[in-house]
Amino acid sequence: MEQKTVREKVAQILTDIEKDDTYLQLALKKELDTLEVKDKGFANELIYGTIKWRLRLDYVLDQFSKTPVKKMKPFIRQLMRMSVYQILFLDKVPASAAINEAVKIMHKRKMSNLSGFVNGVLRNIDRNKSEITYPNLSVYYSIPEWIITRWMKYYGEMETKAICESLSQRARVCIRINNLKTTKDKVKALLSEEGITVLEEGFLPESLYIHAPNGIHHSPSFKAGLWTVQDESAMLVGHVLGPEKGDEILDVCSAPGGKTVHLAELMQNEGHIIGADVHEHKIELIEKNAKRLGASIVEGKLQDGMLINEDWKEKFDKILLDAPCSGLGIIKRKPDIRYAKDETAIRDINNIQRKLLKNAINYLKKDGILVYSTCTLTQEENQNMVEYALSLGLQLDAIPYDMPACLKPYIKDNAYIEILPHVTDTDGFFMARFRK
Ligand SMILES: C[S@@+](CC[C@H](N)C(=O)[O-])C[C@H]1O[C@@H](n2cnc3c(N)ncnc32)[C@H](O)[C@@H]1O
Repeated sequence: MEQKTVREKVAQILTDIEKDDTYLQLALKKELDTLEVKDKGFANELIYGTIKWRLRLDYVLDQFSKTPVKKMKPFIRQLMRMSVYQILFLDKVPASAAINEAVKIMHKRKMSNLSGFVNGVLRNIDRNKSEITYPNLSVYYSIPEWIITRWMKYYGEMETKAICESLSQRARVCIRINNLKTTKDKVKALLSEEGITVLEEGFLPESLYIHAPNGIHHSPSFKAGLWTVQDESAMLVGHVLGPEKGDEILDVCSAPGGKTVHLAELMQNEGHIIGADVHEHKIELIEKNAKRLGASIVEGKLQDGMLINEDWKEKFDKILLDAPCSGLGIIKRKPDIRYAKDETAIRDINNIQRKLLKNAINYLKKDGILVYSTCTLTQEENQNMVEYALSLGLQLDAIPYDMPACLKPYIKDNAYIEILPHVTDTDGFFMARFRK
């Protein structure tokens, strides 16, 4: 039997993902493992790019095809999207290669009768691509209309454009140096020996931006727990909580433990941290992370943050509530998130956030500190949660960390901040600090 080419495999993966959203991670892992290393990068690029730019790709296809994208057969729809993605976005792939491959796949899949249609539409798009104009920001940035409408209302047009532009870029790869085991200088030297390029310093003392080739998780310095991958905004959450040696800390929504272990590093591994999560299989992830990084004060614990644990009442000096959220601040890393949520999902997730916050307050000692954070950009999940926390009797508390200059104008009441992705070229984040 003739082997499937990378493009044919990708079109099939995209078709499967469209049938079942939850398939994305699974499909990628299983199917990509069957590819040779040299093809994996290209396959990833095609899959993520086609998903990310879907709204724009569909708009362009609808301008040039008599059959609307919605009415195309699922496999052809994905093949067309994937091919237009190559034509519009991939400079290194000649459009003719993308088009010829698409036509070949049509013949191979016994759909020769439609190969003329595929060829004609794609060639026409290629010929006219510089003339295409887009009707609105939603289509141009491929971000659903309801999200753009919200952002325009809250941030105004200029800031919304800047947010969209930033979220459309490729995410930089930031690593956190593990001060429990090493120093930044030593890691820099090791990375260079391992062939990993260091690009630039971040604004935090523990952060470093690198060029990440495939498989950085196999590098000896990673395996030895000398560093971990974490967005720099996410690192700021730890500094806003400001843990101290000897603190008793609860991380209510801990998995996979990125911030939990960072707290242990900031505490020089002295004190105690419970890293809780509602999903049993994720507790293992927290523990595995803590073990690799040598954070021995971290204890993984299965606990639904919405249900009361009597043993924890007034027990903790500090609590981190890094709540499950709509994730709109991280769509450059997870391109499918933008389509997975809608207004109803925001309401539902906000109900959970409120329950988690209300419950967490029970666990805080008097005068204890609670930090609430999300990686999203919606008012309900961010600014309105500050009002809610105050209504529950918490008080705002001054952020103890000297924030980078570019972020200072965004700090409100000294106590909370929304990090817009374009300001720091990081993920979008929200963090608020309260005292009981
Ligand atoms: C934003 S993620 C946390 C990321 C984590 N803090 C880190 O930095 O690695 C939210 C987490 O909340 C967990 N979660 C969702 N509902 C929960 C609940 N009711 N109680 C506890 N954890 C919950 C999810 O399993 C998920 O791991």
